[in-house]
Amino acid sequence: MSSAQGFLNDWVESRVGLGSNISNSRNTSVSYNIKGCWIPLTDNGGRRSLGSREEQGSVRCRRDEDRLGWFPPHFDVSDRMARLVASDPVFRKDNRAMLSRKELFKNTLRKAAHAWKRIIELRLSEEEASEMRFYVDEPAFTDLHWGMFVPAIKGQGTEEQQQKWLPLAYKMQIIGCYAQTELGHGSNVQGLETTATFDPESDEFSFIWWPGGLGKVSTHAVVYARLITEGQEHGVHGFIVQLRSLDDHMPLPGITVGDIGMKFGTGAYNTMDNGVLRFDNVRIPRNQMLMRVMRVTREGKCVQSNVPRQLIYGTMVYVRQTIVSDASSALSRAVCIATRYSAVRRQFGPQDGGVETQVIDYKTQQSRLFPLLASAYAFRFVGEWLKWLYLDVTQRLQANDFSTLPEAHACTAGLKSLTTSATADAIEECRKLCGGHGYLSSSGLPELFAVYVPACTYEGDNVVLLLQVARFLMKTVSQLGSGKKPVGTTAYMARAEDLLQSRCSVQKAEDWLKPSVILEAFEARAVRMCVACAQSLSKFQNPEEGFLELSADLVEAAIAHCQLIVVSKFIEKLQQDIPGKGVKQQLQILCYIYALNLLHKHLGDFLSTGCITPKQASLANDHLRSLYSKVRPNAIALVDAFNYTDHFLGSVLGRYDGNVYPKLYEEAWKDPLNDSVVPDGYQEYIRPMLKQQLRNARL
Ligand SMILES: CCCCC/C=C\C/C=C\C/C=C\CCC(=O)SCCNC(=O)CCNC(=O)[C@H](O)C(C)(C)COP(=O)(O)OP(=O)(O)OC[C@H]1O[C@@H](n2cnc3c(N)ncnc32)[C@H](O)[C@@H]1OP(=O)(O)O
Ligand SMILES: Cc1cc2nc3c(=O)[nH]c(=O)nc-3n(C[C@H](O)[C@H](O)[C@H](O)COP(=O)(O)OP(=O)(O)OC[C@H]3O[C@@H](n4cnc5c(N)ncnc54)[C@H](O)[C@@H]3O)c2cc1C
Repeated sequence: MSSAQGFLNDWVESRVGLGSNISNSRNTSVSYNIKGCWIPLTDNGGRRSLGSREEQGSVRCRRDEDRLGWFPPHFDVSDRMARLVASDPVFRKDNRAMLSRKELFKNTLRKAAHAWKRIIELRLSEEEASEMRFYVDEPAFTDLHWGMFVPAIKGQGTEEQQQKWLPLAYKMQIIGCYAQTELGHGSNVQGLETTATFDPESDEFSFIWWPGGLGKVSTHAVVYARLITEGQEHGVHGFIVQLRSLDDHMPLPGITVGDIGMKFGTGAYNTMDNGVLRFDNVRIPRNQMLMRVMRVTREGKCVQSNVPRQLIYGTMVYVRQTIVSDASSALSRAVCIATRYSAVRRQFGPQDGGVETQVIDYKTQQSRLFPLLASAYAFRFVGEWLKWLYLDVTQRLQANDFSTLPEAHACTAGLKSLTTSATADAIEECRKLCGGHGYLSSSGLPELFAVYVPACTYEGDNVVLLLQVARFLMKTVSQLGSGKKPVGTTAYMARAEDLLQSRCSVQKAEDWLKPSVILEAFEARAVRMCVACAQSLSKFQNPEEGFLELSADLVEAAIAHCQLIVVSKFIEKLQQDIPGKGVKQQLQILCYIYALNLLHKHLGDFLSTGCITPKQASLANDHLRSLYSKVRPNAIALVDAFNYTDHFLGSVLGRYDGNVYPKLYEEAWKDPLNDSVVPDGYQEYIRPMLKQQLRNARL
């Protein structure tokens, strides 16, 4: 689709509307009461100094054969949109850290409005528009509108509801958010206190708290509340609620709404108006309950449809899946900065006074940096696979096949948890890898960390999500004896008996180069940890008590299972055809680094479960060291392959041309403190102090 009109129409076509009352004050009456990635390998092994512009041409050779063929159309779109954003002054972001909250927020509104104008003017497709928002690189209400409000209506609304609401949302004639979390309940969705009822009676208050886009912008929200009809509870459901007037943006009667205040970091996520919301006797039409899962009749009777009620959580499954791909983007960005800077930075070196050593050549730097580079690629591949899994489960749901839903939930929950935790840690590690300059705002890393780190919490606290995976795994193990064959990502558990006995065959370091050997070690570790948990659980009379008592071990078992998924998807990817001379070999090296570094970090698991011996662990470590030497020559090319513009990276240390020091100096002078040579406050505070000391000295 290339025309804006066509694009909007296409969305509408490709998809897919009696009084009720909402309140989260419980003293209400009536109805619903709502309470392309490419790797140009370099001959000189990426040892360019990153110091001269002349080198750009040679490194950035964009030959078709050098490009990885994972999703070529995406690469072109992504490249075009990155450059479009980078060249537009409205999307400037280098001044963010200096802006007050109000200025920051208004600037975000300006950017969002400008982006929408450009999307219409340039008749961008859905994919192009989404890429454009990605490269604008600023959390905004639009993330929630497109990322959660629209998917919630698509996933949980009936055909009729979709026809009514989606055209308005697609044209941004209404702006929506996803209002689920309360002040007192986030993880525990079943425990929400907001109710939607025909006949409410209690008088406690609860507030919705956190939703992005809610505080100042959204006109509508999908609000999650416990449905009560005829005095009976029917679980949590989504309700479309208008919050603000479409004429003057004032909150509608019964609605109190505002921003929840500054968050972590100075610029960072403070571009987003996370909000607080209180309902008091708010009435909404009955047909604004999203009714794909359950319908409420005019008489207030509930009619269950044939889809499982877990579909109410479907928006979270969708977003968790996108968060995994986003983890790869955030991680590759940090790694790109740290790798380029590590090639520029020199410390110590020859005693004879020759040039100092590039810090990237230190083995310690490599052993910290290259596993992160490998993880960026690993998360990209597993993100692609997860996208496929999500599409697959969506198609099955349409055909009333709900069999893969539990696995989709476990995979999205587990991989969201694994990849966001690893990425948040990795961004901080990249900051340290850049030494003191990494702590400067102009390195781009502090803001990246502050914006990224809530991903470990939103869309499900990472530990709570791993416990969900553990439940799924314990269920799978308990069914092994019943003849029910595990499928998908748990298929390896069908070989549990063998895996519990197996002995790793590695005798020399190179034996670790066999994918089957690596896979078996990871499978054996995961199965042994799961079975051990299941055995411990079986000793408890009350399984829920046992689950609570053993939860730390269960989380470890879930991590082992999720790491196995990432390793196996990386290995699977390498079985495909990968164009570009030498590209596959480089990816193979990264794959081994990813797996063997995990093995090294979680050695306790592998040794205590007897999957490998101490000797084999030591051979793996020897091998890992040799792999770092193989990555080193292409490290710069491997990060250039992410194809990030300097605008998007937003980092003086990660500049493409490597011109770091002059630019750091230039940036320093831009700080408002340097506007005057003598600072404000000198007369009031510094001078009197100095004079005082002078007087004292004279005395
Ligand atoms: C296009 C670009 C888009 C970009 C993305 C856009 C935005 C993203 C960017 C930024 C994000 C910003 C903000 C984030 C927004 C939010 O944070 S929204 C709020 C999200 N809320 C949560 O994350 C709440 C977390 N809690 C839960 O998910 C669940 O309550 C729980 C922790 C999973 C607990 O579930 P449980 O207590 O088991 O619940 P329940 O008893 O209801 O479950 C019964 C069975 O259902 C299974 N299940 C649970 N969840 C799901 C699911 N999602 N899908 C399928 N199945 C699910 C559960 O395992 C139980 O199964 P059994 O077989 O019966 O055991
Ligand atoms: C930046 C940001 C944006 C957000 N955007 C939105 C939004 O748009 N819409 C929305 O509805 N919500 C939003 N949220 C809310 C978010 O989804 C919740 O904060 C999240 O689901 C975590 O829930 P919680 O805050 O209740 O954490 P809690 O559950 O209170 O977690 C606190 C601690 O308790 C632990 N814990 C909790 N339960 C268990 C358990 N059963 N077993 C073991 N440990 C446990 C956790 O591991 C954690 O360490 C946002 C949050 C943030 C930070």
